[in-house]
Amino acid sequence: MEKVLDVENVSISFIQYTQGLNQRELKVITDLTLDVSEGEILAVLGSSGSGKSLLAHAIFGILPENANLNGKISYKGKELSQEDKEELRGKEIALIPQSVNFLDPLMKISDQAIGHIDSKEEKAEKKIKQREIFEHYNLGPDVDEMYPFQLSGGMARRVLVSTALLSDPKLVVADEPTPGLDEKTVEETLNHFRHMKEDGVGVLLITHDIHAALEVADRIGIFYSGYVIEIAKAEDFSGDGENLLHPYTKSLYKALPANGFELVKGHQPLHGEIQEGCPYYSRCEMRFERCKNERPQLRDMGDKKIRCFKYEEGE
Ligand SMILES: Nc1ncnc2c1ncn2[C@@H]1O[C@H](COP(=O)(O)OP(=O)(O)OP(=O)(O)O)[C@@H](O)[C@H]1O
Ligand code: NI
Repeated sequence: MEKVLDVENVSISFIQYTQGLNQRELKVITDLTLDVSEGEILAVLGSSGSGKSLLAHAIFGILPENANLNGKISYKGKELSQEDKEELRGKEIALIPQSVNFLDPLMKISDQAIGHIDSKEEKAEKKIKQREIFEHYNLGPDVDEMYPFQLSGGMARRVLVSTALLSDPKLVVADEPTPGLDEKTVEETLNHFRHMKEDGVGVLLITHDIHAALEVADRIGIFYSGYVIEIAKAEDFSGDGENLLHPYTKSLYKALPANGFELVKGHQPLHGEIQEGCPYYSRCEMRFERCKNERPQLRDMGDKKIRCFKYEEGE
């Protein structure tokens, strides 16, 4: 299967001005590596404020002005420049944004889904397609004429999903698509992703909902303190979790209600708090001397990835 997204060693940081002219770098994402293939759902699981939306925005070239982006983002093997991102977005690469605020409040739903098209014939064709997809997502013709404020939460999510699919994307990045939705709407939303996968679309599902991730994803990337610490297979989250590698991933799994809420003590270091060493050092039960001062790299282990010295040869 061809890779539709390759994120290699991406870091995102902000310059913060402290007292006077003093500045410091706030690193939100460090050295992030992941990939998504055609017909695959990769979930990225991270807590609130961990940089999930920034990752999505980096892929689309819509980071805030004051953000520094380093590393490489490729689509189908070709590294994307800012111009490439602008060219591809809303076409081969589609974003399902976290917030309904991405919709233009002053524009009718159908008009913004279709976007600006000069040619009359093309516009008419697109309109037919828009109606088909909207219909498929249970959005009747009356919705076309509505403004965003008239939509219910569930309808708004469906508008965002159908608008993303209108351009036949090969890669869909969904930023936190399920929070605040009732169970039925969550299930519906997850089904949309299953259908995209069947159609060969690669999906990057960004979420803090581990249940949603486990229900649809093929692989799951775990964020900790701005680092990806493991990319596991969804099926590894089963049994005693014995196939999970990183101690943090194991503890996350154990904390699932079905496994009796065994939470790990401590907190995730905030951005920029970790000076050196492993970001999980202070909480880790398996740590050894080396972990204190040296930072493990994300390494391939079969078809998984792990950032932990325990899994390095000779340890
Ligand atoms: N324009 C900005 N200037 C400075 N710092 C920023 C800016 N935008 C984001 N940040 C920092 O980046 C962090 C991550 O933001 P982001 O929105 O990506 O988090 P998230 O994982 O999507 O959170 P949530 O789960 O709440 O959506 C924020 O906590 C904030 O500290
Ligand atoms: Ni977010």
